[in-house]
Amino acid sequence: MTATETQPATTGDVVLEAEGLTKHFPVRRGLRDLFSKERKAVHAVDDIQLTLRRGRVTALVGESGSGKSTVARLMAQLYSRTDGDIRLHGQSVTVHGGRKFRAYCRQVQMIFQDPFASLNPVHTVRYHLTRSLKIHGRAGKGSAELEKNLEDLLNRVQLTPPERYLDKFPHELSGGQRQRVSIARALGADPEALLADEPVSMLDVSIRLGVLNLLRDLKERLNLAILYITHDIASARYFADETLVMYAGRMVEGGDSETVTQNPAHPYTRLLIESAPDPDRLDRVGDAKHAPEDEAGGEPPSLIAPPTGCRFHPRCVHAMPKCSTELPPRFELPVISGEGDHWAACWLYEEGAAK
Ligand SMILES: Nc1ncnc2c1ncn2[C@@H]1O[C@H](COP(=O)(O)OP(=O)(O)OP(=O)(O)O)[C@@H](O)[C@H]1O
Repeated sequence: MTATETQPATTGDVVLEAEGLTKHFPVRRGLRDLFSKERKAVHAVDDIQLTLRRGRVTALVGESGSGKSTVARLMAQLYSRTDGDIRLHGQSVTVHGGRKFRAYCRQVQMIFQDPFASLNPVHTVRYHLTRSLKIHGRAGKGSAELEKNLEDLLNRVQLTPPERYLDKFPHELSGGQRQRVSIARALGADPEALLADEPVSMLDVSIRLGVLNLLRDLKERLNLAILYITHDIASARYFADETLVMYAGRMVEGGDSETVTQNPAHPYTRLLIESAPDPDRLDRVGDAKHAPEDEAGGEPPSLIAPPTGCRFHPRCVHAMPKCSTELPPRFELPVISGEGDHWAACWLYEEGAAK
Protein backbone atom coordinates (compact mmCIF):
# COMPACT_ATOMS: atom_id res chain seq x y z
CA MET A 1 0.00 0.00 0.00
CA THR A 2 1.37 3.47 -0.81
CA ALA A 3 1.24 6.54 1.37
CA THR A 4 -1.29 8.09 -0.98
CA GLU A 5 -3.61 5.10 -0.59
CA THR A 6 -3.42 5.27 3.21
CA GLN A 7 -4.50 8.94 3.18
CA PRO A 8 -5.88 10.80 4.94
CA ALA A 9 -3.07 10.55 7.49
CA THR A 10 -3.11 13.11 10.22
CA THR A 11 -0.03 14.84 11.53
CA GLY A 12 0.96 13.07 14.71
CA ASP A 13 -0.28 9.62 13.64
CA VAL A 14 2.20 6.96 14.72
CA VAL A 15 3.98 5.32 11.77
CA LEU A 16 6.85 3.39 13.26
CA GLU A 17 7.66 2.36 16.83
CA ALA A 18 10.45 0.51 18.57
CA GLU A 19 10.06 -1.02 21.98
CA GLY A 20 12.87 -2.53 24.01
CA LEU A 21 15.01 -2.53 20.86
CA THR A 22 18.30 -4.27 21.59
CA LYS A 23 21.28 -5.24 19.45
CA HIS A 24 24.34 -7.11 20.69
CA PHE A 25 27.01 -7.92 18.10
CA PRO A 26 28.85 -11.16 18.98
CA VAL A 27 32.60 -10.67 19.19
CA ARG A 28 34.69 -13.17 17.28
CA ARG A 29 36.66 -15.35 19.68
CA GLY A 30 40.40 -14.91 19.81
CA LEU A 31 42.86 -17.69 20.63
CA ARG A 32 42.86 -16.72 24.29
CA ASP A 33 39.06 -17.08 24.63
CA LEU A 34 38.87 -20.35 22.70
CA PHE A 35 38.35 -22.47 25.79
CA SER A 36 36.25 -19.97 27.69
CA LYS A 37 32.49 -20.53 27.86
CA GLU A 38 31.85 -16.80 27.99
CA ARG A 39 30.42 -15.35 24.78
CA LYS A 40 31.47 -11.76 24.40
CA ALA A 41 29.30 -9.22 22.60
CA VAL A 42 29.28 -5.52 21.81
CA HIS A 43 26.22 -4.11 23.59
CA ALA A 44 25.59 -1.59 20.82
CA VAL A 45 21.94 -0.82 21.60
CA ASP A 46 19.93 -1.68 24.71
CA ASP A 47 16.24 -1.24 25.44
CA ILE A 48 15.45 1.62 23.05
CA GLN A 49 11.94 3.09 22.92
CA LEU A 50 11.19 5.24 19.89
CA THR A 51 8.04 6.52 18.22
CA LEU A 52 8.00 8.19 14.80
CA ARG A 53 4.91 10.21 13.93
CA ARG A 54 3.67 11.70 10.69
CA GLY A 55 4.73 15.27 10.09
CA ARG A 56 7.28 15.18 12.92
CA VAL A 57 11.07 15.03 13.05
CA THR A 58 12.61 13.04 15.90
CA ALA A 59 16.30 13.63 16.46
CA LEU A 60 18.51 10.90 17.88
CA VAL A 61 21.61 12.58 19.25
CA GLY A 62 24.82 11.19 20.71
CA GLU A 63 28.54 11.03 20.21
CA SER A 64 30.29 8.61 17.86
CA GLY A 65 29.78 4.97 18.87
CA SER A 66 26.68 5.63 20.98
CA GLY A 67 24.59 3.31 18.78
CA LYS A 68 22.64 5.79 16.63
CA SER A 69 23.35 4.16 13.27
CA THR A 70 22.59 0.73 14.71
CA VAL A 71 19.16 2.00 15.79
CA ALA A 72 18.51 3.33 12.25
CA ARG A 73 19.63 0.07 10.65
CA LEU A 74 17.46 -1.95 13.02
CA MET A 75 14.47 0.27 12.24
CA ALA A 76 15.21 -0.16 8.51
CA GLN A 77 15.32 -3.95 9.06
CA LEU A 78 18.88 -4.05 7.70
CA TYR A 79 20.00 -5.72 10.94
CA SER A 80 18.20 -8.43 12.83
CA ARG A 81 17.51 -7.49 16.43
CA THR A 82 18.68 -9.29 19.53
CA ASP A 83 15.52 -8.35 21.40
CA GLY A 84 12.58 -5.97 21.33
CA ASP A 85 9.88 -5.15 18.82
CA ILE A 86 9.44 -2.92 15.78
CA ARG A 87 5.88 -1.99 14.86
CA LEU A 88 4.72 -0.43 11.61
CA HIS A 89 1.20 0.99 12.02
CA GLY A 90 0.91 -1.00 15.22
CA GLN A 91 1.81 -4.33 13.59
CA SER A 92 4.94 -6.11 14.75
CA VAL A 93 7.29 -6.59 11.76
CA THR A 94 10.39 -8.72 11.27
CA VAL A 95 11.67 -9.16 7.73
CA HIS A 96 14.75 -10.87 6.36
CA GLY A 97 14.95 -9.64 2.78
CA GLY A 98 12.75 -10.75 -0.11
CA ARG A 99 9.30 -9.50 -0.97
CA LYS A 100 8.41 -8.64 2.64
CA PHE A 101 11.50 -6.45 2.85
CA ARG A 102 10.48 -4.59 -0.32
CA ALA A 103 7.01 -4.02 1.05
CA TYR A 104 8.57 -2.64 4.24
CA CYS A 105 10.95 -0.39 2.26
CA ARG A 106 8.00 1.04 0.39
CA GLN A 107 6.98 2.64 3.67
CA VAL A 108 10.28 3.09 5.47
CA GLN A 109 13.26 4.48 3.56
CA MET A 110 16.77 5.20 4.76
CA ILE A 111 19.10 8.04 3.75
CA PHE A 112 22.77 7.42 4.40
CA GLN A 113 25.51 9.73 5.57
CA ASP A 114 27.72 9.49 2.50
CA PRO A 115 25.79 10.30 -0.69
CA PHE A 116 28.81 9.46 -2.82
CA ALA A 117 29.09 5.92 -1.45
CA SER A 118 25.34 5.32 -1.67
CA LEU A 119 25.11 6.26 -5.38
CA ASN A 120 26.68 3.99 -7.99
CA PRO A 121 29.38 6.03 -9.78
CA VAL A 122 28.80 4.31 -13.15
CA HIS A 123 25.10 5.19 -13.29
CA THR A 124 23.29 8.44 -13.95
CA VAL A 125 20.69 10.19 -11.83
CA ARG A 126 18.06 8.94 -14.31
CA TYR A 127 19.15 5.33 -13.71
CA HIS A 128 19.05 5.63 -9.91
CA LEU A 129 15.63 7.28 -9.84
CA THR A 130 14.09 5.05 -12.53
CA ARG A 131 15.21 1.97 -10.63
CA SER A 132 13.65 3.24 -7.42
CA LEU A 133 10.35 4.06 -9.17
CA LYS A 134 10.29 0.65 -10.92
CA ILE A 135 11.14 -1.36 -7.79
CA HIS A 136 8.32 0.32 -5.93
CA GLY A 137 5.84 0.08 -8.81
CA ARG A 138 5.62 3.82 -9.34
CA ALA A 139 7.23 4.25 -12.76
CA GLY A 140 3.85 4.73 -14.48
CA LYS A 141 2.71 3.50 -17.87
CA GLY A 142 4.98 4.31 -20.78
CA SER A 143 7.98 6.54 -21.17
CA ALA A 144 6.12 9.87 -21.02
CA GLU A 145 4.69 9.04 -17.59
CA LEU A 146 8.06 7.79 -16.37
CA GLU A 147 9.70 11.04 -17.54
CA LYS A 148 7.06 13.07 -15.70
CA ASN A 149 7.56 11.03 -12.50
CA LEU A 150 11.33 11.50 -12.73
CA GLU A 151 10.90 15.24 -13.15
CA ASP A 152 8.50 15.36 -10.20
CA LEU A 153 11.07 13.64 -7.99
CA LEU A 154 13.79 16.12 -8.93
CA ASN A 155 11.43 19.07 -8.47
CA ARG A 156 10.57 17.77 -5.00
CA VAL A 157 14.21 17.93 -3.95
CA GLN A 158 14.67 21.30 -5.64
CA LEU A 159 17.05 20.10 -8.36
CA THR A 160 15.61 22.32 -11.07
CA PRO A 161 15.26 22.40 -13.98
CA PRO A 162 15.18 18.58 -13.79
CA GLU A 163 16.57 18.08 -17.31
CA ARG A 164 19.82 19.67 -16.17
CA TYR A 165 20.37 16.84 -13.67
CA LEU A 166 18.75 13.72 -15.10
CA ASP A 167 21.68 12.56 -17.21
CA LYS A 168 24.46 13.55 -14.84
CA PHE A 169 26.75 11.04 -13.12
CA PRO A 170 27.32 11.31 -9.35
CA HIS A 171 30.84 12.76 -9.81
CA GLU A 172 29.38 15.63 -11.84
CA LEU A 173 27.30 16.77 -8.87
CA SER A 174 28.24 18.59 -5.66
CA GLY A 175 27.90 16.82 -2.30
CA GLY A 176 24.64 18.65 -1.58
CA GLN A 177 23.21 17.77 -5.00
CA ARG A 178 24.19 14.12 -4.52
CA GLN A 179 22.42 14.03 -1.16
CA ARG A 180 19.34 15.56 -2.82
CA VAL A 181 19.45 12.76 -5.41
CA SER A 182 19.64 10.19 -2.57
CA ILE A 183 16.60 11.84 -0.98
CA ALA A 184 14.77 11.82 -4.34
CA ARG A 185 15.57 8.13 -4.70
CA ALA A 186 14.10 7.48 -1.25
CA LEU A 187 10.99 9.48 -2.20
CA GLY A 188 10.63 7.24 -5.27
CA ALA A 189 9.07 4.70 -2.90
CA ASP A 190 6.52 7.27 -1.69
CA PRO A 191 7.42 6.34 1.91
CA GLU A 192 5.76 7.38 5.14
CA ALA A 193 8.95 7.37 7.22
CA LEU A 194 12.49 8.50 6.40
CA LEU A 195 15.43 7.34 8.50
CA ALA A 196 18.16 9.92 7.88
CA ASP A 197 21.52 8.81 9.29
CA GLU A 198 23.67 11.94 9.65
CA PRO A 199 22.34 13.25 6.31
CA VAL A 200 24.39 16.46 6.36
CA SER A 201 27.50 15.61 8.35
CA MET A 202 29.61 14.96 5.23
CA LEU A 203 28.47 18.13 3.48
CA ASP A 204 30.11 21.54 3.55
CA VAL A 205 28.82 23.60 6.45
CA SER A 206 27.51 26.21 3.97
CA ILE A 207 25.07 23.79 2.31
CA ARG A 208 23.93 21.80 5.36
CA LEU A 209 21.13 24.19 6.19
CA GLY A 210 19.73 23.93 2.65
CA VAL A 211 19.46 20.14 2.90
CA LEU A 212 17.92 20.31 6.40
CA ASN A 213 15.42 22.90 5.14
CA LEU A 214 14.55 20.58 2.26
CA LEU A 215 13.90 17.71 4.69
CA ARG A 216 11.74 19.98 6.81
CA ASP A 217 9.81 21.07 3.73
CA LEU A 218 9.26 17.41 2.77
CA LYS A 219 8.12 16.62 6.30
CA GLU A 220 5.49 19.32 6.00
CA ARG A 221 4.39 18.83 2.40
CA LEU A 222 4.41 15.02 2.38
CA ASN A 223 3.55 14.62 6.08
CA LEU A 224 6.59 12.37 6.53
CA ALA A 225 7.80 10.92 9.81
CA ILE A 226 11.55 11.59 9.96
CA LEU A 227 14.22 10.11 12.21
CA TYR A 228 17.15 12.53 12.14
CA ILE A 229 20.38 11.04 13.43
CA THR A 230 23.08 13.48 14.38
CA HIS A 231 25.94 14.14 16.78
CA ASP A 232 25.15 17.87 16.53
CA ILE A 233 22.62 18.71 19.24
CA ALA A 234 22.42 22.35 18.09
CA SER A 235 20.99 21.22 14.74
CA ALA A 236 18.44 19.06 16.58
CA ARG A 237 17.07 22.17 18.26
CA TYR A 238 16.72 23.89 14.92
CA PHE A 239 15.33 21.00 12.94
CA ALA A 240 13.63 18.43 15.18
CA ASP A 241 10.32 18.50 17.03
CA GLU A 242 11.48 15.90 19.53
CA THR A 243 15.02 15.09 20.67
CA LEU A 244 16.27 11.84 22.18
CA VAL A 245 19.77 11.58 23.58
CA MET A 246 21.77 8.32 23.51
CA TYR A 247 24.83 7.44 25.49
CA ALA A 248 26.73 4.17 25.14
CA GLY A 249 23.80 2.28 23.64
CA ARG A 250 21.08 3.56 25.97
CA MET A 251 18.69 6.49 25.84
CA VAL A 252 19.32 8.93 28.64
CA GLU A 253 16.97 11.84 27.96
CA GLY A 254 14.10 12.81 25.70
CA GLY A 255 11.42 15.39 25.16
CA ASP A 256 10.47 18.26 22.92
CA SER A 257 13.59 19.70 21.30
CA GLU A 258 13.32 23.18 22.76
CA THR A 259 13.11 21.83 26.31
CA VAL A 260 15.86 19.23 25.92
CA THR A 261 18.29 21.67 24.31
CA GLN A 262 17.49 24.71 26.44
CA ASN A 263 16.88 22.95 29.78
CA PRO A 264 18.91 19.77 29.53
CA ALA A 265 18.49 17.55 32.57
CA HIS A 266 20.87 14.60 32.17
CA PRO A 267 24.52 15.41 32.95
CA TYR A 268 25.50 13.81 29.61
CA THR A 269 23.10 16.04 27.64
CA ARG A 270 24.53 19.05 29.46
CA LEU A 271 28.04 17.93 28.53
CA LEU A 272 27.00 17.54 24.88
CA ILE A 273 25.49 21.01 24.84
CA GLU A 274 28.42 22.64 26.61
CA SER A 275 30.73 21.22 23.96
CA ALA A 276 28.52 22.19 20.98
CA PRO A 277 28.54 25.62 19.39
CA ASP A 278 25.08 27.21 19.57
CA PRO A 279 24.74 30.78 18.29
CA ASP A 280 22.15 31.59 20.97
CA ARG A 281 24.67 30.81 23.67
CA LEU A 282 27.62 32.72 22.18
CA ASP A 283 27.15 35.41 24.81
CA ARG A 284 28.16 32.83 27.39
CA VAL A 285 31.49 32.06 25.72
CA GLY A 286 34.25 33.31 27.97
CA ASP A 287 31.96 33.26 30.99
CA ALA A 288 34.17 32.46 33.96
CA LYS A 289 31.50 30.23 35.53
CA HIS A 290 31.77 26.89 33.75
CA ALA A 291 29.16 24.19 34.18
CA PRO A 292 30.50 21.34 36.34
CA GLU A 293 29.90 19.03 33.35
CA ASP A 294 32.82 20.80 31.63
CA GLU A 295 35.10 19.03 34.03
CA ALA A 296 33.67 15.61 33.22
CA GLY A 297 36.00 14.80 30.29
CA GLY A 298 36.78 11.12 29.87
CA GLU A 299 35.98 8.62 27.17
CA PRO A 300 32.88 6.60 26.37
CA PRO A 301 33.05 3.13 27.95
CA SER A 302 33.75 -0.21 26.33
CA LEU A 303 30.50 -1.66 25.06
CA ILE A 304 31.80 -5.21 25.49
CA ALA A 305 31.68 -4.81 29.25
CA PRO A 306 29.59 -1.65 29.75
CA PRO A 307 29.51 -0.07 33.20
CA THR A 308 26.82 -1.37 35.54
CA GLY A 309 24.10 1.01 36.71
CA CYS A 310 24.07 4.20 34.67
CA ARG A 311 26.58 3.83 31.82
CA PHE A 312 27.57 7.48 32.20
CA HIS A 313 28.49 7.22 35.89
CA PRO A 314 32.29 6.86 35.41
CA ARG A 315 32.31 10.27 33.67
CA CYS A 316 29.62 11.97 35.71
CA VAL A 317 30.53 14.74 38.14
CA HIS A 318 27.24 14.17 40.01
CA ALA A 319 27.59 10.39 40.38
CA MET A 320 26.22 8.94 43.61
CA PRO A 321 26.90 5.39 44.93
CA LYS A 322 23.57 4.18 43.54
CA CYS A 323 24.53 5.28 39.99
CA SER A 324 27.17 2.57 39.69
CA THR A 325 24.89 -0.26 40.77
CA GLU A 326 21.32 0.50 39.68
CA LEU A 327 20.07 1.31 36.22
CA PRO A 328 18.07 4.54 36.46
CA PRO A 329 14.50 4.40 35.08
CA ARG A 330 12.98 7.31 33.18
CA PHE A 331 11.93 10.09 35.52
CA GLU A 332 9.27 12.45 34.16
CA LEU A 333 10.23 16.12 34.45
CA PRO A 334 8.17 19.30 34.37
CA VAL A 335 7.91 20.77 30.86
CA ILE A 336 8.90 24.41 30.76
CA SER A 337 8.34 25.20 27.10
CA GLY A 338 6.56 23.40 24.29
CA GLU A 339 3.78 20.90 24.68
CA GLY A 340 5.56 17.53 24.70
CA ASP A 341 6.99 15.54 27.54
CA HIS A 342 10.44 15.61 29.12
CA TRP A 343 12.19 12.77 30.90
CA ALA A 344 15.67 11.80 32.01
CA ALA A 345 17.07 8.42 33.04
CA CYS A 346 19.12 9.80 35.91
CA TRP A 347 18.98 9.19 39.66
CA LEU A 348 19.32 12.96 40.25
CA TYR A 349 15.63 13.21 39.42
CA GLU A 350 14.45 10.63 41.88
CA GLU A 351 12.28 12.36 44.42
CA GLY A 352 14.39 13.63 47.25
CA ALA A 353 17.73 13.39 45.38
CA ALA A 354 20.01 16.45 45.55
CA LYS A 355 20.07 18.15 42.12
N1 LIG B 1 28.58 -4.78 12.53
C1 LIG B 1 29.11 -4.54 13.73
N2 LIG B 1 29.82 -5.49 14.40
C2 LIG B 1 30.33 -5.25 15.63
N3 LIG B 1 30.19 -4.07 16.29
C3 LIG B 1 29.51 -3.09 15.68
C4 LIG B 1 28.93 -3.26 14.38
N4 LIG B 1 28.31 -2.10 14.03
C5 LIG B 1 28.49 -1.25 15.06
N5 LIG B 1 29.20 -1.84 16.05
C6 LIG B 1 29.59 -1.25 17.32
O1 LIG B 1 28.40 -0.81 17.96
C7 LIG B 1 28.62 0.44 18.62
C8 LIG B 1 27.64 1.46 18.10
O2 LIG B 1 27.97 1.78 16.75
P1 LIG B 1 27.10 2.77 15.84
O3 LIG B 1 27.75 2.84 14.50
O4 LIG B 1 25.68 2.37 15.90
O5 LIG B 1 27.30 4.15 16.62
P2 LIG B 1 27.02 5.63 16.11
O6 LIG B 1 26.50 6.36 17.30
O7 LIG B 1 26.16 5.60 14.91
O8 LIG B 1 28.46 6.14 15.75
P3 LIG B 1 28.93 7.03 14.49
O9 LIG B 1 28.34 8.39 14.71
O10 LIG B 1 30.42 7.00 14.58
O11 LIG B 1 28.39 6.34 13.26
C9 LIG B 1 30.07 0.81 18.39
O12 LIG B 1 30.82 0.38 19.50
C10 LIG B 1 30.44 0.01 17.16
O13 LIG B 1 31.81 -0.30 17.17
